[in-house]
Amino acid sequence: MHDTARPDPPFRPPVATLRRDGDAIAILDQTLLPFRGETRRLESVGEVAEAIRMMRVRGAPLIGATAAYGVAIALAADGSGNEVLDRALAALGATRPTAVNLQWALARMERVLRPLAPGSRRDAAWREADAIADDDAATCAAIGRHGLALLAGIARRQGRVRVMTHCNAGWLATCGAGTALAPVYAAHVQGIAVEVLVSETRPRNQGLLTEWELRQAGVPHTLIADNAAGLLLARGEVDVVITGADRIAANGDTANKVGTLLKALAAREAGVPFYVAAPHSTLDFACADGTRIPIEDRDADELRVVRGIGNDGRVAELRLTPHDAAAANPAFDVTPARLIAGIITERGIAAPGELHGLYPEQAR
Ligand SMILES: CSC[C@@H](O)[C@@H](O)C(=O)COP(=O)(O)O
Repeated sequence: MHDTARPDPPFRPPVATLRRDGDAIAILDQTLLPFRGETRRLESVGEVAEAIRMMRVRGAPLIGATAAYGVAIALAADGSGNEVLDRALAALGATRPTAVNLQWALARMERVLRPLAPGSRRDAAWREADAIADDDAATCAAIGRHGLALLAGIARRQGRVRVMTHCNAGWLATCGAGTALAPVYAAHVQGIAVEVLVSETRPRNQGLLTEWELRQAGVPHTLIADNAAGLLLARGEVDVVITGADRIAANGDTANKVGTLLKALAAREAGVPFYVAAPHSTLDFACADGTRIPIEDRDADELRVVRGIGNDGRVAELRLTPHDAAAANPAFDVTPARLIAGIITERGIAAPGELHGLYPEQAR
């Protein structure tokens, strides 16, 4: 049953998170999930920037791929001169600060497009954006294979594996099978008894997206309140914690959705290994350590107001506090490298301080 050498059946998300649609893109609007799965067509760079800022598309790798298409849309709509290119790169680059995949994708687009004559930029932009999306899908599959070996090892010893995760780092966050969830899907397909503890991830509740994904895939899972994680880890009800990442500094310090650090601390106290799963586009070797990672502060109304579905089946908002209740909403935190057992990448699993060895070309 635990045959990690068996080739993966191709992972097919039930719906595309992102696809080209003529000179536009179609995204799955994640602000309506898990209640409604609606596609939204984005036809201008302004609409793409809005979709990223408002988290209609979200998750570090998916944000990067979407921004790349945003550049292609700008060049198709407004002409391919330097001014249009500069404006598109600036508008998209200003949408969200923490996930480095956004800057990585824009830099890759610029590297390819800048040297070209304006007349040949348009097609090249679509080709490069497609390549970024395709590479991300392949990268997710490889992360899945490497993480599978880890989960299979645990399951061989004890017959099953209980994974805790935070936020959403599944197919909704990428163009493929996901990062943290890719090993889970790979294990499930191989018949390994894998169960996932899913923390709801206040305030934007991305854990509910994870719950929705896992339910669709038939992977056994349990939703928990964020604050229950420490208890479950201390009680020995978790074998391994795996989260995604939004930026990994040169020393291995890792930014991820706020609440990740508390899980890493509780995991260390309980003796449970804490892993991060991430592609090369999340590595930022130019950033020496976690103190240099910009942390996004989002609108405090994300705490004051909850979204849900009313009895009439409509998405509804419910105010939890008076509108002027003092609130702060840092959206990410940084887990120090010393709390991380390993980083699961598409090239293998490395200790956080040893990523340079796996990615020498990025370390230069
Ligand atoms: C696969 S991206 C890393 C995730 O774990 C995560 O932090 C994330 O989904 C990013 O958050 P979001 O703010 O929803 O874009």
